Amino acid sequence: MGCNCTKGTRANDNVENDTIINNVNVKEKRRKPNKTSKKKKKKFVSSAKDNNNVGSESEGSGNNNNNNNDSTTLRLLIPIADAKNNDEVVAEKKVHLERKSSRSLFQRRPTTAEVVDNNTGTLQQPMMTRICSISNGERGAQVMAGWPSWLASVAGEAINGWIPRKADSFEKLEKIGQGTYSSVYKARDLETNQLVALKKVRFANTDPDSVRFMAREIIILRRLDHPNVMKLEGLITSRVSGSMYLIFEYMEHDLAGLASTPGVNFSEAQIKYYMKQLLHGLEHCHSRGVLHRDIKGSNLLLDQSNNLKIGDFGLANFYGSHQKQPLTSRVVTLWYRPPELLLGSTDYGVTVDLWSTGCILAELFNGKPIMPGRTEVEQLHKIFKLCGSPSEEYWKKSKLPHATIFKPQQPYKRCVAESFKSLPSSALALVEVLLAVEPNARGTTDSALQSEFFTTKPFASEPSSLPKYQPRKEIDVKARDEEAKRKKGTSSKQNESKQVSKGASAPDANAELLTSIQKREKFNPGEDAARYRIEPLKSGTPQVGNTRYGVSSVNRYGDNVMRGSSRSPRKELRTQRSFVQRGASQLTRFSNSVAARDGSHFAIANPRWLEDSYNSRQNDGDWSQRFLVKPKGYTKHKEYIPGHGEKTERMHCSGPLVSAGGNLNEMLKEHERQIQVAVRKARAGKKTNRDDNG
Ligand SMILES: Nc1ncnc2c1ncn2[C@@H]1O[C@H](COP(=O)(O)OP(=O)(O)OP(=O)(O)O)[C@@H](O)[C@H]1O
Repeated sequence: MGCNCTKGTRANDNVENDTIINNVNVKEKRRKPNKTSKKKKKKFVSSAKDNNNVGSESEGSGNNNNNNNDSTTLRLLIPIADAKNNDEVVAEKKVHLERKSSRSLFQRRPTTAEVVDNNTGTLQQPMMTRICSISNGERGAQVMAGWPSWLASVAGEAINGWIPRKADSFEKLEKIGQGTYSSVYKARDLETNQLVALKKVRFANTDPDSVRFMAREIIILRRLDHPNVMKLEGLITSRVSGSMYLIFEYMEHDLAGLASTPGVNFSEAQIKYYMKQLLHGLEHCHSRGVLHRDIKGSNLLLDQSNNLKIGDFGLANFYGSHQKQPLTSRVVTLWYRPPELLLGSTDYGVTVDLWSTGCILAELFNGKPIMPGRTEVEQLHKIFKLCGSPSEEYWKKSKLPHATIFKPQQPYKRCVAESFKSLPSSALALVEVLLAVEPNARGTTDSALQSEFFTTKPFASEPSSLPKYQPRKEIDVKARDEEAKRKKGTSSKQNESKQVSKGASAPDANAELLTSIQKREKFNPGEDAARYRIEPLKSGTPQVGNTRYGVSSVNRYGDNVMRGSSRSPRKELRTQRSFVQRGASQLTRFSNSVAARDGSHFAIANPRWLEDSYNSRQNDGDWSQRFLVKPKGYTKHKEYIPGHGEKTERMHCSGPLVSAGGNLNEMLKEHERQIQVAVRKARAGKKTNRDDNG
C-alpha cells in the first residue's frame, strides 16, 4: 500500500537549485574535528540530552569556507556503493547532494568520517536498523550523508537531496510551543546567529508507519514555497538518534495568542490583511495539491513585521484526482471542523480549509471563537444552530456515514446574519459563503480573495502601518488560562466549561489523543515523556478516559468500551436508553479518535472502532487506517457496518435519531456530565505534571 504522500512530484522538485560553485570529492575533504565544533557541542548540552545523542556526533568537516558564502550551493560528489554490486567496494558512482550555504538554508555536508573508511577508502557499512536494509544507491547516499538508515529506508523522499544538521550547531533557548505531537523550542543557529524554531517531532523509529507519518509532514513542507507558508529550513537528526527536529524560521507570534492579548483589538483593515495572507497561503497549498486540515489561530504564525505564515502541516495531506483512497474524517481542530467531517465524510477537498477560514474570519471580528464545541455531537449541534442543517437533497446525495444518526427531524434554520449583525456587510457576506453547510457552496480561496471584503474600503492594512506587538503565543495563553483557573478555584469550575472567553485557546486537533502520545513516548522517551506517563489501569475499575474533549469509559482490559461493544453486546444494549445515546457514544469514540496521525492508537484504545473501520474499507490516505488490525474474533463471514458493529447486533434505524428537541438536550447533558468528570481528571493530571516539572 503506497503512501499517497510519496506520489506525485519528487520532494525536491521544488527545492531551490542554486548555482553550483564547488565540486568536492569527499575523500579529499576528510578532516579532524576542529576545536570550534567541540565548543559548539557544549552549548547544546540540553538538547543533546533529550535528543538521544543527536548532539553527540562530531561536526566532522567543521565549517567549510563555503559555509560563509551567501547564496551559494555546495555540491558534493560522494562515491556510493553500486546498487547492483552490493559489496563494500566503492563504485565510482557519484551522487550530487545540495547544500545551500546561505543564511537561509541550514543543511550541512556530511562528515567524511561518516562516509569513507579512513584506511581503505571504502565505504563504511551503513547502520542497519530493524526496519530494513539500505538496498539502493540513493538510500545509500542518504545514509552516507548522515541520515539514519531507518529514515532513508522508510522516508527517503522526505530527505532527498538534503544533509542533516547537527544539534550541536544550535543553542536551545526556551520552549515556545507544545503540540500534540511535538515540542517547539526557540533556538539560535550558531552558524548564522539567526533565531530559529526547532520542532521536535515524536515518532517511533522502529515503526515504519510512524516514520512515514512524520515524513509526510516533511515532504509536504518541502513541496510548498510561498511567503505565507512556513518554510522548512532543514532537519536535525543523526544516525544514532531516534528523534528529529524540524528547523523553521522563528516567528514571534501566532494569531491566537495575539488576538487574545488584552488590549489588542484588530481593525477591519488589519483583519483583511491577515485574512488575505491566510487565503494566499492556502491558495498556494491547494494549488500544490495539499489540504492543510488544521487551520486555526495557533497555526497561523506572525513575524515581527506582521507577515503571516501558515504553520503545522502535521495533519496536511495530498488531495486531488490522483487521490483514490478515502481520507480520514478525523482531522481539523474541533471548533474549526466542518460539518461534513463531523458527519464522517472521507471524500472531501479544499472546502474543509475554507470552513476553518470562515470560523477564523468571524472569530477575529467576534473577539472569541464562534463555535466552541466540546464534543463532536455538541460541535455539530452548534453548527446546525448557527448555519442551519443541510438540505434534503444534500443528505440524500452526500450519503455521509453518520447522516442517519445526526440528521435532525426538523431542519435547523440558518441565523448567521442575525448572529453576526455587527460585522461589516462585506465581511458578513464572506462569512456566509465560507460557513456554508454544504461544502460546494464555500467557493475557493480565489473566489474569497475576489470577494467584496477585499475589494472594498477599508483595504487591507499596509504592514508598515501595523503596531509591533510584544511576543505572545498560544502557549502563553494556555499558561494564562491555567493560572486563571487555579486562582478561580473549584467554585467556578462549572461555569468555566460553559463560557468561552476572548482568546480561549482552541483544543488541539488531536488533543484527544493522549493515549497515542503515550504510545509514542514509550518508544521514544525524552524530556517530555514524563508528562504523558501511562498509568497502569487498575484492574476491575472502570475508568474514564483522559481525553479532553471526549469521554469514554475504559474497561479492565484497558479497552475503550463503547455502548454496543462486541464484548458484551446484550448487556451494553440494555444500558442504552435510546438510539440517540448510541449515536452520542459513537461520536464520542470518534472524538477520542481524531487519530489522523497515529492510527496505532486504535489498536490499543479503540478495538471496536477498528472493527468498524477495518470493514468500512476506508483505507485512509493518511495512514491512520494502515494501522488497522483485524479485530479479535473477526471472521470474513460477519458483516460489519461502519458505525454500527456486526450485522447480527446491528440496530436498524428507521428514521432520524436525533430530534431537534428533547433528546438532543438530554444527550448533551449527559455529555456535559462526562466532560466535567474528564476535565477534573485532566486538571488533576496537569497539576501532577506541573509538580513534576517544578
Ligand atoms: N516557526 C515557529 N516559530 C515560533 N513558534 C512556533 C513555530 N512553529 C510552531 N511554533 C509554536 O509551537 C506551537 C506548536 O507547533 P505546531 O502547531 O507545529 O505543533 P503540533 O504538535 O503540530 O501542534 P498541534 O497539536 O497544536 O497541532 C505553535 O502553536 C506555535 O505557537
